[in-house]
Amino acid sequence: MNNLLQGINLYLIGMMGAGKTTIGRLLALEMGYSFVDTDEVIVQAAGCTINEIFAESGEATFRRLETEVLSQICAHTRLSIATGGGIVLNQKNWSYLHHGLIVWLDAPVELLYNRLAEDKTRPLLQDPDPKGKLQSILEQRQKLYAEADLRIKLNEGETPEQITQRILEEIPSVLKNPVSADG
Ligand SMILES: Nc1ncnc2c1ncn2[C@@H]1O[C@H](COP(=O)(O)OP(=O)(O)O)[C@@H](O)[C@H]1O
Ligand SMILES: O=C(O)C1=C[C@@H](OP(=O)(O)O)[C@@H](O)[C@H](O)C1
Ligand SMILES: [Mg+2]
Repeated sequence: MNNLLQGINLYLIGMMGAGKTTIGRLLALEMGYSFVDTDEVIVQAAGCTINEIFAESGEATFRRLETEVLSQICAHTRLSIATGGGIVLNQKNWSYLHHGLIVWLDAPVELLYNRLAEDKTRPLLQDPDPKGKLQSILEQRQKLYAEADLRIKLNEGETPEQITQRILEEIPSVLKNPVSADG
């Protein structure tokens, strides 16, 4: 699997709770890539949590940090990158994402809600109606996520390992210059 993408970065996009962080880490292991999570880099750089950034500086500041972090990450190669769910909102981010292969983890709202109902780390979901909020965010972003190179539809009950294998199997079908079996 080490030569699957010939060094180009893999970017995971999709809604909160779709599993970008979980699957991104597994994909890195399988491909012999390093793993980077844009949210983790932001938290390290800012020295505070995402909740604190949203509460103290606002979403616009978070989005600026996100773009700055992405611009630095994309200068590197051999990375599996888990993005934050809102990375697709800023048009400028797409110029960075398109340096690599973009994979959309496409999960239904019900599945996202089941995973995140008790979660306190996503400021956008600290809402009296988190399921309704997920639905409206997905409606806003659906067309943007659909700009990905590869769409992976997720089903309830599929393990991270199974999803990772499915992504690895589907990647060759969207590569412009696929690597041949012997090299
Ligand atoms: N395939 C899966 N099956 C069950 N739980 C999962 C799966 N993928 C992720 N999770 C869980 O769902 C939650 C959100 O996953 P995470 O990787 O943080 O998503 P994202 O980075 O897209 O927001 C975590 O608690 C994670 O352990
Ligand atoms: O969808 C969003 O706007 C966000 C998703 C989060 O990341 P995950 O998608 O990894 O949960 C994080 O970047 C922030 O809370 C905003
Ligand atoms: Mg994440």
